[in-house]
Amino acid sequence: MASLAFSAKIGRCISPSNAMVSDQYESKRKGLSFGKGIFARKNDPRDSLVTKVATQAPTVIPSLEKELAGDRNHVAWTSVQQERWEGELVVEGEIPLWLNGTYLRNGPGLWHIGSYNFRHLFDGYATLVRLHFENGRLIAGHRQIESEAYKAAKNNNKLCYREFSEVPKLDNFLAYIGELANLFSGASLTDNANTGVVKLGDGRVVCLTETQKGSIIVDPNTLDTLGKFEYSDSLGGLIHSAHPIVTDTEFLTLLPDLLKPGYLVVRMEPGSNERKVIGRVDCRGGPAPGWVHSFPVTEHYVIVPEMPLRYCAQNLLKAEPTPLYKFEWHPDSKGFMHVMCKASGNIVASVEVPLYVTFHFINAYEEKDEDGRVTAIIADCCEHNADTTILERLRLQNLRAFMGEDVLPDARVGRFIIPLDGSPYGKLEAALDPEEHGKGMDMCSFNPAYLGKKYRYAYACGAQRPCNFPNTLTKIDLFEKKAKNWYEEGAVPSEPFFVARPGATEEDDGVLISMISEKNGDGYALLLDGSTFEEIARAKFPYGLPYGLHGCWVPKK
Ligand SMILES: CC1=C[C@H](O/C=C(C)\C=C\C2=C(C)CCCC2(C)C)OC1=O
Ligand SMILES: CC(/C=C/C=O)=C\C=C/O
Ligand SMILES: [Fe+2]
Repeated sequence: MASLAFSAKIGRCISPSNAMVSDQYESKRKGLSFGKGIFARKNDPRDSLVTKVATQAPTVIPSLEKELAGDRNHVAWTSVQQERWEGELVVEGEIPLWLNGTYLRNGPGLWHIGSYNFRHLFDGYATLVRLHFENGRLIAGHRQIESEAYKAAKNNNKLCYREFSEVPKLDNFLAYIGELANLFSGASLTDNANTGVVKLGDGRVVCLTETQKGSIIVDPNTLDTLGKFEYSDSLGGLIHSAHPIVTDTEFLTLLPDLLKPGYLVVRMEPGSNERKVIGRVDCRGGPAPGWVHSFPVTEHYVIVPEMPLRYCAQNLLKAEPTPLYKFEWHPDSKGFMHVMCKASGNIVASVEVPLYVTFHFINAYEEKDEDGRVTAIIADCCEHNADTTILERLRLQNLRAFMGEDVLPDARVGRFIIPLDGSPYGKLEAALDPEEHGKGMDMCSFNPAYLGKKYRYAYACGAQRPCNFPNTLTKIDLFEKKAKNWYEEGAVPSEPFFVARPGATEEDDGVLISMISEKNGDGYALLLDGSTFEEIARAKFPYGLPYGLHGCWVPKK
């Protein structure tokens, strides 16, 4: 693979430390394992193909072999092969000269310990990928986040903390009792910050997951793990939304209360580690709060979703995963949307809405009448037609078993309309015909200058069917109700992330950054023009990229 050797060579030139990481990469290519524990996978059946992919030109796999293999070895669902790498990538096309800064993408990139394979996409140890753009050049790299959970797994060659679907094996009944105590104190919960990464207003870069203890500060240049982000308040609780709303002036998040079902809406200022309570929402139904993976805001309001997919304390205690993991589906408990005034903490609307399932809210805004009075809140999300099976589809064995069947459950841009006139019901409808994006929809972004404001464009992953996972990049025009899709056969693209051109006046004037895991085992960074949605540049990594979740942009100072 010419570009592989070339890129690795360039990699060595960048800084002295690269020689070490690139050499590690060379050893891996030659079939030698390095490190210990996690990386010493002598009998892993995936090794042969992974090594083949890493060492040989990307040859076409003979069709019978391919048919038998399905997507078992798709690099998107294969653990990253080395702990870290850094190097300059060769760019095809042109990176705009205004694009100066660093894109970071976090995600669960390592799904095994020794020969033990994890079950679920969300279980993997965090892999942070970096694309540093400078004057048309691109320096890339990745590094595992040194969470306690990751380090313990590496040192003990076994799972030591509770991950999304994985629970450490206990030796005896006494250990089980101890484990119950650990669970209530949060000691056994993971700090594997594998979901997202945000840049706070004060410049600190924090990787996040659903557990509060999994808030980890990293250096965006070296990807070093700098330490835990410790919340200095005494709000307590173990979990939070994995997607806070972060701007230069604030950090807003939701803390679900599992004991007295509800949510605290909290705010933290730049430079501070102390969250302050804006207000509290009591749940309207069900035994526990709905899962709040994310939530939206408008200019003046925080929108608190109460999804009928609710946290489940019993499932938390179970050793074996239940069909919905830490959650339970309670259609009888109904779905609600609450609207809290950011300034006062008062709840200005709390409406019942049709049942819904979403991981990701896109954006929200205030709808005004001709006199400028706010009449309703519009909140958009990637909505899975009130069907929870997407959680099951994200099991690694399902992701790896793709044989051409169309098994990705349908999803749409769900648009909530929440009236502010005191009526008890809100609406939920598709913002555009889901056929426009192949009835697949998740992993969304938009121009952050439009946060909480009326906006026209959303970017996300859609579906070119048949597929088992969102496999297109799609630009959604919410005014025209149209989508434009980018697709490459067999490719698994990660969330398209919008970066605006400095000085832009048009909402879609900027670029989308995505990272692509290819079916031949390779991977590349991709830039699409925000306006035309055409490719403007791509740059191949010297190794295939595992799938990753969410990213952030750290502009050049
Ligand atoms: C993505 C992604 C990662 C993430 O999950 C990670 C964990 C460890 C979540 C754990 C839990 C819940 C989901 C619910 C309640 C308890 C707790 C164990 C903290 O979720 C994602 O979506
Ligand atoms: C990958 C995903 C959700 C990720 C959560 O952070 C959903 C994919 C399919 O709809
Ligand atoms: Fe997410």
